This record gives sequence, C-alpha cells and structure tokens, in this order.
Amino acid sequence: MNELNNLKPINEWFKKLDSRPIIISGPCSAESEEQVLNTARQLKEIDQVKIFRAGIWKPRTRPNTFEGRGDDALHWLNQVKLETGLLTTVEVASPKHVEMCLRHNVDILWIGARTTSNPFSIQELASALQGMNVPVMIKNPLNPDINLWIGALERINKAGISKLAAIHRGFYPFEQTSLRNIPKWEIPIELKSRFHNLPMICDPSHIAGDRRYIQQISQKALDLNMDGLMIESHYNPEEALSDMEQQLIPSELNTILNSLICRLSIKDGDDYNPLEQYRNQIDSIDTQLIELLAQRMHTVSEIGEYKSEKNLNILQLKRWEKVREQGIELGKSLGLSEKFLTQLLRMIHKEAILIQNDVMNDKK
Ligand SMILES: O=C(O)C(=O)C[C@]1(C(=O)O)C=C[C@@H](O)C=C1
Repeated sequence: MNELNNLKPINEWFKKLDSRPIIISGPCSAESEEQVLNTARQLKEIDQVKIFRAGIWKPRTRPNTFEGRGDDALHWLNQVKLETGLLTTVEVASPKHVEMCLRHNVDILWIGARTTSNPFSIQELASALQGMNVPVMIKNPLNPDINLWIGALERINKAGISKLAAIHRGFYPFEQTSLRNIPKWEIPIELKSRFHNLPMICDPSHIAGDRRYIQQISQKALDLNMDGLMIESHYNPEEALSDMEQQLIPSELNTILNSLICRLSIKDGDDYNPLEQYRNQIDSIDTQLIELLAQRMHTVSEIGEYKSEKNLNILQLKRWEKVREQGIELGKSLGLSEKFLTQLLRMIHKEAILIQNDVMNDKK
C-alpha cells in the first residue's frame, strides 16, 4: 500500500515560499566564495528565485574530477543567507552531510539520484533525519523505477519528515540522446497521481544537460502542474568546474522565467488533470450504483411474480415504511441528507410498484 503521511504543501515550508512556481537556482557546485556569492547576489535580483542551491559534496561518476569544496562551502552558504535572504538547499548523501548541513543552518536538504537508487543509503539518511524538522527533496533514481523513488520517499517520511518533495531530474539514457537524461514524464505523472499532496519539483538542467533546452522543459513541467523548478546557474558558466553546458547566467535565467506561462487552472487536455482521476472514480461508482439498481428491480420483479401467483397486494405499506426508515437511517449516518434520501427511496419504490404492476398485468 502506498503511504506518505502529513505531507505539507511547499508553500507552507517557509513564509518566503508564498508564490508559485517555486524557483530554486544556483551553481551545480560551490566552487569558491567569490563564485557562490556573486551568483547569489545576481539571483537575488530575480524576484521569483527563492532558494539558492549548491552542491557541496559532489558524488561524481569517476574519481579525480572536481568533487566539491566540502565543509568550507557551508560557511559561504551561510553568508548567502545573511546577505541575500535566500533560503539554501544542499545535496546530502550521508548522515555526516545531514549533520553538517543542520549545524550550518542549511534550510532544505535534497537527496540525489544516485543515493535514491540505494535503499541502504536512504535508510541511513532516514535514521539521521529521525525527529528533525527539516524539509527534504528527493530526486528520482537513475533508472526509471517508480517503486525505488516511492520507497525513498516513504523511508524519509517514516522518519517524521512531512515537508517532503520529489524532484524529477530525468532518467539515465542507455543510448545517446539530445537530452542528457530521458524525462519519461509518465513517471512523475504516475507518482503525482498516487500521491496528490506530494510537492513535485522539476530539474530541467539535469534533464537537458544543455542550456538551450531548459526553457521548453521548464514549460512542460509547469504545464504538468509541477510546483517548482530547480535550475542551475553560475555567474560565469564558461569557468564552471562541473556541468558547464547546462548552467545559465542569472540574466538568462531571468529571461527564461519571464517567458514561462504558469497555468492557474486545470484545463481539459492537460497531461495531468487531477479532476480526471476523480471522474474515473465517479464513473466506476455510478456503474456499481446502476448495476445494483438493476439487481434490485430484478428482485422486485420476482416478488411481483410471487404476488401474482398468490394474489397478494402490490403495495405493502408496512414493508415500504421499513424500507424507507432503514434506508434513511443508514444514509443519514453516512452523511446524506434526509430530503435527498426520502426522494431517492420514493422514486425507487414508485418504480418497484410500476414493475410489479406490469408483471401482474402480463399474468392476467
Ligand atoms: O416487499 C415487497 O412486497 C416488495 O414488493 C418490495 C417493495 C420495495 O420496493 O421495496 C415494493 C413494494 C412494496 O410496497 C414494498 C416494498
């Protein structure tokens, strides 16, 4: 059974997160104090940006590549908070990272795709987060396994984290594609349809791998009703030590954000329409209602045969009163109004009389 309890909408995580979509931005990695602060200062000028992201410990595919500045960078992030008022978020992959982030007042933690892929690591993080009141965002695992993603969300939620979000960053492509990661939009849609209250952020930078595609992926995410976007930015991407091609300078980010259309209402034809699910439920309930009514009328007809044979009255007042009373009593206890129940049962009884009338007339 799918279970995520007490999930809090992202707008309730912090007072500052009062608009939609939530925009998270900042460098792939915190490289130097100058880079972190310069980028943050430029991002602060963009109204929509509320959260500053930076990788501090970078789990890279191969060793001997830049793996982040580690603990020192936490001080730079604190500086960002003090100077710009932006909230901060950092990737954590071990209990030590969690402890360091909490000690340095990082506002929001995120768990990366590689970590989500490993339930052992997730369980260790869940134990470290037990009883903490810190928001956590969980990226999808590298492979398109929705259960692995759900499992990670459940483990962290079970540790008492109710400020929880999923981040869709696309899935590892086994073949070369124009995008760095395959979006497989059906997976976040399925996740959202299983957990309506789970905030969903899209990470267009990692899906794209190339800044040219970030606008269109961001728009698609918003069209799917996602709650926010995590987009990498760097004050000088040409000199970035990692993910150079996908980072935007803050002014480019601003242009993209201004071009995005945020749909406020759910329209027919959107790929994800929560109403559609309720309507499917209604359809299925209505089918059952009609089938049950048909069954009831079939029994009424059989009673009609019996009454005809034994020459009994169609109208049985005592029985009708009992049917009405017990129906109203049950319906009221389930929250239905007496007026509605009275009308409904009266209609059913009227139809029963008509059916029995027909049965008896046929027998004449
Ligand atoms: O119990 C019967 O005698 C019925 O025929 C069934 C039924 C009903 O619809 O519930 C129909 C007519 C009677 O007046 C009372 C009840």
